[in-house]
Amino acid sequence: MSDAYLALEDGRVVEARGRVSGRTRGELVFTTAYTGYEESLTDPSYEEQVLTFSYPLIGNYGVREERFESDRIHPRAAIAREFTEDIVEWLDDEGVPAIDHLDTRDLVTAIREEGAMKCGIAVGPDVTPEDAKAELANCKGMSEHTDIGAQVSVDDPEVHEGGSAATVALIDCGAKGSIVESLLERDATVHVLPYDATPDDVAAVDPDVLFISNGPGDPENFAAAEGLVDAYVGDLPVAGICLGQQVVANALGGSTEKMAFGHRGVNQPVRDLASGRVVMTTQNHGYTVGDPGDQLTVTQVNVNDGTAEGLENEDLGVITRQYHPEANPGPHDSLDFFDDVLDLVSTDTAVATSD
Ligand SMILES: NC(=O)CC[C@H](N)C(=O)O
Repeated sequence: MSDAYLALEDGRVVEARGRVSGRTRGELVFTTAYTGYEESLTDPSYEEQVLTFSYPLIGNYGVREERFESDRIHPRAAIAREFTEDIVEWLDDEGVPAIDHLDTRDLVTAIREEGAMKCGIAVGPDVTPEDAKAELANCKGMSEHTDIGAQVSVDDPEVHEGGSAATVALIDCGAKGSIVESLLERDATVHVLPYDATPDDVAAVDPDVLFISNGPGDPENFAAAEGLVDAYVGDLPVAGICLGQQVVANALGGSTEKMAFGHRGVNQPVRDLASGRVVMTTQNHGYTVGDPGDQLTVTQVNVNDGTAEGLENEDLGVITRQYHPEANPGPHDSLDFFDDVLDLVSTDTAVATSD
């Protein structure tokens, strides 16, 4: 008898070694990142997912709070071929079930072939395969988490005083901390507003830029953020990262769709169509902008599958990225996105109100 079971939507039940006890469920996804487990586990975009690391040894350089992207672990459970004691201690402190000593190559192959799937996990001395199956039976699909923003957003506005380069209204759909840091480093002041902020809430902070953050789940479930883009596009520059790009596209006549297994890792190649330059990027997404609509132009594409990685409308001052230009933990190739966003403020291309 094993002390850990993973029940998959394809009907299989996989035995594993239990590292942190508990029972849970979520969408089973994998990341190919070989570093950055502290950043991945604290990335709010993993809310309601079960994260499998394809790299076999996770935890080998410890756990440091200064690397965290938020104040807690977001995946509902963690899976690796082998977790170190350091990371097990952290997962245990936060009550996040964890399993190892299973064939993660096989799991990743199944997800690649069959797509991201629901799963159930049961870990502990007395668990049975039926316990994992019972969790699976209660697992919702990602798009069924219709108010997932509430699980990850700030409840009330917060301000991070930086310099006077720009005042940014960052709509927190589950923002990574390093997005705020990247803006502060460039002398901006950042107002972090709840995911369901109204146009009046945005007006109250008198921003120079409307910035929609990354976040978990189906972008179609972020109607309030979409409404903000609709309300302010043309009056303010608009920027977005990951879920932010998807929300901007949905607001401006485009559409999003679910990918088979998504992009999660730190070496996703992206080509800038104007310069031809390819950069390596950090990614974590399971949806993509299938149709950018009439108002947005695709400026960057994923080299592996051609999906939209950057969108723009120069006249309206809109610029977005599907990947994570804040580059935590990954390559720093794309940090200039934040300069480009702040340049929209100084050139003021979009601002119709000429104050
Ligand atoms: N990192 C993100 O913002 C992810 C966006 C969205 N939840 C997706 O999976 O595509």
